[in-house]
Amino acid sequence: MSIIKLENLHKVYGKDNYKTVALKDINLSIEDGELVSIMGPSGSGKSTLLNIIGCLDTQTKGEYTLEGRKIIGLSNKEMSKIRNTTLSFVFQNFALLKDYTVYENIELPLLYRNMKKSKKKEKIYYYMDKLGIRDLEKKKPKHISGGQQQRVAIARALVGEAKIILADEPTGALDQKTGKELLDLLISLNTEGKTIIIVTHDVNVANMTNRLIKLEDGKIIGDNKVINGKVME
Ligand SMILES: Nc1ncnc2c1ncn2[C@@H]1O[C@H](COP(=O)(O)OP(=O)(O)OP(=O)(O)O)[C@@H](O)[C@H]1O
Repeated sequence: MSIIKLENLHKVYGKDNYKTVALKDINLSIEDGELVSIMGPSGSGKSTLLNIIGCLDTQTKGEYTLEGRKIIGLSNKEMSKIRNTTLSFVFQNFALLKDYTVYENIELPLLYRNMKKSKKKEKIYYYMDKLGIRDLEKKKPKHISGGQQQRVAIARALVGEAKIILADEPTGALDQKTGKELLDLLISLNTEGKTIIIVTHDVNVANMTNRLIKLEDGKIIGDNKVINGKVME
């Protein structure tokens, strides 16, 4: 069974003279454990697609099925529950809570989980170590650099260990070394079984995934396997 299935999906913003058709007749199935990249020119619909997959927005027409469950007509509460349990977001505009320490920010997705404090701590330190931010744990966001803030946001996204990780230009604002480390981390999480979808402008990032979906003008114009860094046309 596909973990994500989109059928004849359309997304229209606005109406009448102000209408923008952002997605047209999207048909896409993603299997559990895939590592997928999405590329396309600016305005082609990548973020719209990721937002719908991430239950941050809903389609205008067509069907979205996530883990066998149809995502339409759900209440805000149900949508937010799905977002908190099934999906992790690594997005560029990473809002950290300014009055919370780095540790507390990363802890947020775990607050309402039924998990022992010691187990939470172990997970938080694990991702802090992976992202090289352990020594910042007691600092507030305004006392660390932009790149460090982004790494805190990434740790916060990953600590919930959701099944599906959605990343929108995850390496865009990072220096090359940190960007590479983040990609390696995403790939290792994929090896552990997570389904990962990365929107990127960077062909080198796409080449590290297993499947490349190309969007243009709201439509899928390519869907190819990537093997050993090569797109199979
Ligand atoms: N909230 C919105 N209201 C109206 N139109 C929107 C909205 N969000 C996106 N659009 C339009 O929908 C189309 C697809 O936008 P989207 O942001 O999904 O593209 P994208 O491929 O992610 O672009 P980029 O690479 O520049 O981020 C564009 O024409 C955009 O102007």
